[in-house]
Amino acid sequence: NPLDDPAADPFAVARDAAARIAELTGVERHDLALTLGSGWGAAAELIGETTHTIPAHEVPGFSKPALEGHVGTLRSVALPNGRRALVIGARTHYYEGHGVRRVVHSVRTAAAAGATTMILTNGAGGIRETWSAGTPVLISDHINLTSDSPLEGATFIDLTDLYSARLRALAHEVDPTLDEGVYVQFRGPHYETPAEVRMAKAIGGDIVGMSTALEAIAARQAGMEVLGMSLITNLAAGIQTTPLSHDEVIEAGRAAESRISDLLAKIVAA
Ligand SMILES: Nc1nc2[nH]c(I)nc2c(=O)[nH]1
Repeated sequence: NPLDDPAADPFAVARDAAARIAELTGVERHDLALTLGSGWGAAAELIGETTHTIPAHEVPGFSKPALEGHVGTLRSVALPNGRRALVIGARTHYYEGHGVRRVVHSVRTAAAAGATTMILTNGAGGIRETWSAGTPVLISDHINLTSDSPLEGATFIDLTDLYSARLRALAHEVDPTLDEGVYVQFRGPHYETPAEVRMAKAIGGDIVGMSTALEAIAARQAGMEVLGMSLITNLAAGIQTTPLSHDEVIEAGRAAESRISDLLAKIVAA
């Protein structure tokens, strides 16, 4: 992977990736991009017509996903309002240990492809007891506990309003019942201990996950407007008093799929 060379310019690799996507799809410019996290996969079909599906490893800087048989894809989707969306189904997680450049490459590629809006979705643990499994939550801000950053050198980027108040207001118009919360990115891949969940709560967190914060910072560096949404698939460790069954989590995610996909389709069409 070209990004594994420390001397590589990550922005040049992103430009190469965007050029390859344009070549493979015949679409010169994608207006917005979505990264679909666990539970959000069905949304791509609902937001518009997928005209091209590219195996991600055919695009510079993307790699074969860690999970065998789980081919990461990039999709070009024609939206009803005439705009084009790039749907990224090939997220690299920080815990894979390939470095932060690989984690944020998809965002930089989307920006190089012309996208001015970045929608980041994920599956996450909830700290608020009122959020049952399957609840979608808007991300209002984040706490980055990775001790890392996609920014290199003296690039001081303002992160005020990183999770666009305008896009959150638009999401609220679509679904006024949506809650908001502060997302805490842990390095993972282990889940938090109950003590770490209590710490996350004490420092102002509402959601715990292993993605999104680093991608959002890179999106802001690229000048994109960001909307982040978490699907609460489980209550974080120690919050749920009864043992959580994996089947319940899967079932909750599936039950929520149509609601969150419909929500995303309406937000994208707005
Ligand atoms: N850190 C963290 N990440 C998650 N992803 C999912 I799905 N659930 C969790 C969780 O409880 N904690």
